[in-house]
Amino acid sequence: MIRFDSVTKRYPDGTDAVRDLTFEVPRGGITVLVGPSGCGKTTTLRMVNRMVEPTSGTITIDGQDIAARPAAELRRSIGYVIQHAGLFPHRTVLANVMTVPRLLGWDTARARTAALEAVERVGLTQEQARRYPSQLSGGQQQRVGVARALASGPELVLMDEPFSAVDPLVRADLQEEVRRLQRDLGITVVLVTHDIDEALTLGDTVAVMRDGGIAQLGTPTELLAAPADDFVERFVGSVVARYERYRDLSQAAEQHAREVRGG
Ligand SMILES: Nc1ncnc2c1ncn2[C@@H]1O[C@H](COP(=O)(O)OP(=O)(O)OP(=O)(O)O)[C@@H](O)[C@H]1O
Repeated sequence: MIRFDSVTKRYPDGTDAVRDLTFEVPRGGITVLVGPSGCGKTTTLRMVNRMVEPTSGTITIDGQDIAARPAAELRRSIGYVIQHAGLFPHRTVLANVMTVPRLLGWDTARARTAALEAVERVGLTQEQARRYPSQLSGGQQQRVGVARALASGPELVLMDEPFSAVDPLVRADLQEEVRRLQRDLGITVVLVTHDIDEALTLGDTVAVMRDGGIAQLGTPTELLAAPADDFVERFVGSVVARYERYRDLSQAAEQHAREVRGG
């Protein structure tokens, strides 16, 4: 669905954030970009909705070069969820969720109906939809962020560290919710995290990034059972350590897959 072809991003100060990146994000499912701080995850994600413009190379969505589409129109067609939700504090939850439908020119009644549906879809009530963001918990605010990204029915949703700011229990709930929404709606999700555990739990496809490139792209089972090099092996190591009792990496990977499927 999304294809990066030799994409490079050099920021004006000379930082090479992404170097000659070529890879594909398949349609449907969750693709996770994971890697240490500064490896270029956010830059890669933000190039998909043209919040960041590549220095060279091409990005296509369903075969169409995104550079040929007006940036604002492209951005409205793609859901976007960020850490701390990024909600407008002086607007109610419902007004926040109505933002993109309104930008798309939907009339108030249609935008409102879509927003209420999205609010309910992420497990919030109509009463909560009338509140202001500060009157909700951090986890609930993140749910609003997800509802806002979904309200206009995009096929593609980008998520940048969406659960980093919430505690582990809430985080597990939100992960499950995103997994369920992805399946129910059949959308494509591209999610950035620095947490390898989250990547291996949520990702159908996981791209481990290093220095602006991809060290390995594969399923969680492939990464655990056959890390491409020492860097990937160290990175997935903390997860592998939990499966020490298994005789070899492929057994550990199978057990991990069973737990993820079961959970
Ligand atoms: N606007 C900018 N101007 C200059 N350099 C930037 C800019 N944004 C990011 N960078 C640099 O580009 C590199 C990649 O940054 P990016 O935010 O894409 O990485 P990341 O993997 O998402 O990191 P983190 O997990 O810390 O958010 C880093 O060295 C960063 O300092």
